[in-house]
Amino acid sequence: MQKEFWFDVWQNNELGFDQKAVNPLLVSHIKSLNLATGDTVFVPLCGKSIDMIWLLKQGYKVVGVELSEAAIEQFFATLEVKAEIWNDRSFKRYSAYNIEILVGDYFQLSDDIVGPIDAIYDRASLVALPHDMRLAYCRHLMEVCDLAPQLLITFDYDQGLQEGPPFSISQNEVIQHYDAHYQVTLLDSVDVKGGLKGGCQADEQVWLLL
Ligand SMILES: C[S@@+](CC[C@H](N)C(=O)[O-])C[C@H]1O[C@@H](n2cnc3c(N)ncnc32)[C@H](O)[C@@H]1O
Repeated sequence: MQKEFWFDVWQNNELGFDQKAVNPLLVSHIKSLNLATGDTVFVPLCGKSIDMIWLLKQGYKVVGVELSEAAIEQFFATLEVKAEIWNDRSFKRYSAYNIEILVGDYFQLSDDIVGPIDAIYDRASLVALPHDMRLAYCRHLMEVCDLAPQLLITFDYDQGLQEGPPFSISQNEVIQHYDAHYQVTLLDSVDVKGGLKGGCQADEQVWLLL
C-alpha cells in the first residue's frame, strides 16, 4: 500500500475502518498489559482512532504516528484540544497535554523521535498493510519501541473471498513476526458482527505480546 493510497482514503473520506465506539477488545484486555497511570502507549498508524481518547481517559500518555495530517486535524477537533505544532526532523509533531502525534511516515521513525514507550496498541495497523510490508513493519515496531509489550488486534478470514485492507493475518503469521522476541498469546477471538465490510465472515482476534 503506497502512501498515495492512504492520502486518497482520507481525502475521499473512505473511512470504513474508523470506529464510532471504543474497541471492546481494548477495553476488555488492556489490563493484560499491566500498565500504571502515566505510562505511555504507542499507537502506530493511528488515524483519528477514538481508542486514543479512551486511553487518555484511563490516565495513560499516548504517542501516535500517522501519515495524514487531515486525520490528525480531525482527531484534535474531536478531542476539542488545540495542539502545539512544530517540525521535528521529517515529522510534524502535534502535541497537547498527554498526547503527541507524529505526522509523517512510520518507516522514518527512530526510537529517539518516539521516546520511551511502555506498551504498544496495534488496531487496524498491521492489518492495513500488504504482506510484503508487514515484515518490515513488525521489525521496525520492535526496534523503535524496544520490544515494549503489545496488544495487537487482527482479523482472520478467507483472503480468497475478499481483498484487503484490512488483510487477513493467520495465527501462523503472528507467530512468525513476533514469536522469536515475545511470548505470544491469543487472548480472545470474536466473530465480526455482520461480517467484514458487510459480508465476509471474519474473526477479530486480540493478541498479547509480552
Ligand atoms: C486502516 S487505518 C487504521 C487507523 C487506526 N489504527 C484505527 O484504528 O482507526 C490505517 C492508517 O495508517 C495510516 N498509514 C498508512 N501507512 C502509513 C505510514 N507509512 N506511516 C504512517 N501512517 C500510515 C493511514 O493513513 C491510515 O490512517
